[in-house]
Amino acid sequence: MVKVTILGAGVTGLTIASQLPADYKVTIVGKHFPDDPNDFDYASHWAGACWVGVPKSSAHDRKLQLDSYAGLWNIASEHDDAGLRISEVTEIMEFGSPDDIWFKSHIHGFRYLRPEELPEPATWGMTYKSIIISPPVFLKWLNTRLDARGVEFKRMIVQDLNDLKDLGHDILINASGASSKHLLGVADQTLIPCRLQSLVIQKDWDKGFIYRGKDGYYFNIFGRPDGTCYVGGFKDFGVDDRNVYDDQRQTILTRGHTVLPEVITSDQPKDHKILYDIATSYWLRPQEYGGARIEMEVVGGQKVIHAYGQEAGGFTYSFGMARAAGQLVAEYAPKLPVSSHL
Ligand SMILES: Cc1cc2nc3c(=O)[nH]c(=O)nc-3n(C[C@H](O)[C@H](O)[C@H](O)COP(=O)(O)OP(=O)(O)OC[C@H]3O[C@@H](n4cnc5c(N)ncnc54)[C@H](O)[C@@H]3O)c2cc1C
Repeated sequence: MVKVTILGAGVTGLTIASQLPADYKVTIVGKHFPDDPNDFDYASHWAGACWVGVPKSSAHDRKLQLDSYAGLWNIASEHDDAGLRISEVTEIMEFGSPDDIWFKSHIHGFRYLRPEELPEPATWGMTYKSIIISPPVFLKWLNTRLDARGVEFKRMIVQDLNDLKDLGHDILINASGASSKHLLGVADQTLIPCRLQSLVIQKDWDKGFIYRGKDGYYFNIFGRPDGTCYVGGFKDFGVDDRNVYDDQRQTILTRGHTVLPEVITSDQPKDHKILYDIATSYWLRPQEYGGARIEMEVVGGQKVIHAYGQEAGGFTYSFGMARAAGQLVAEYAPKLPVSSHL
């Protein structure tokens, strides 16, 4: 039997497990699992989350994003309990070019906004159907289904990919997210953090909205299927500061109340039921260093498939990375000794 170990039980590791053949022996190893209390080192718990296409992506990253869009879309269409919902998302822009939107003919319900739909001083905008996710619900849903399929979950903290050798797998998949920066055997110094300060409020709303202004003016809100809204406003590349700043919280609400007053009806924190208020980071590999890393490497004698560094985030790339990892496993499995297939 082909044995695969996946290091990481975030959205990357869980979706990869979902794409491996049912007759493989799959073990997911990690420090954090979906049922655990929230921890800042488990990025998947904190995500918005929405599929948001990245305008200037390489052909490689475009495919990963589109495969993920299709995977998330299918689950949202077929499973009411998965924590996903197909939603209308609107993006308003004060910079950039509509010509950079390579995904416009690949996703559902896309159109550019008409000039009369744009608030001042926006120069262009677009609306399309995307998938908005309640991460805690989706992660648990994946966990339960994998468990039912016989995937084994093993809690373990590793310092080095070599620590996993004794598990006796044929292939190891590294889906350790931010840890790939320091984990021995990977130590990818091209990874950079993206700090996000955001709030989650109790509010039923079924759309998504992003405003990208000049000089770093940013606001986003995703109405999640669990009756909460993720509200963000600070996105700092290269920064990993986990302090929550009162002035940033206030700015997020002021921006929201300015650009979307029908939803953010007040700029005062006391007028919202704030469930949590955080600043945390996820780590990505910039496009100039190759973008999302999905490739095979032999590390200390182990056949390792790396799967990390997704730019817009692990949900936007989830099933794309998972499919690509599954294809690498399928390419490699026939080369394994005959005994691996018994
Ligand atoms: C506030 C916020 C909002 C976001 N919004 C979005 C969004 O709207 N859309 C989107 O696509 N993305 C979004 N993201 C990004 C997204 O959350 C991450 O890209 C994604 O969750 C990364 O998933 P992952 O599975 O690769 O890593 P993680 O979720 O961090 O999981 C890593 C796994 O590896 C395990 N692990 C790591 N190191 C070790 C070790 N040494 N030993 C044992 N186990 C280890 C961990 O325990 C965990 O199980 C957002 C992120 C944040 C912080």
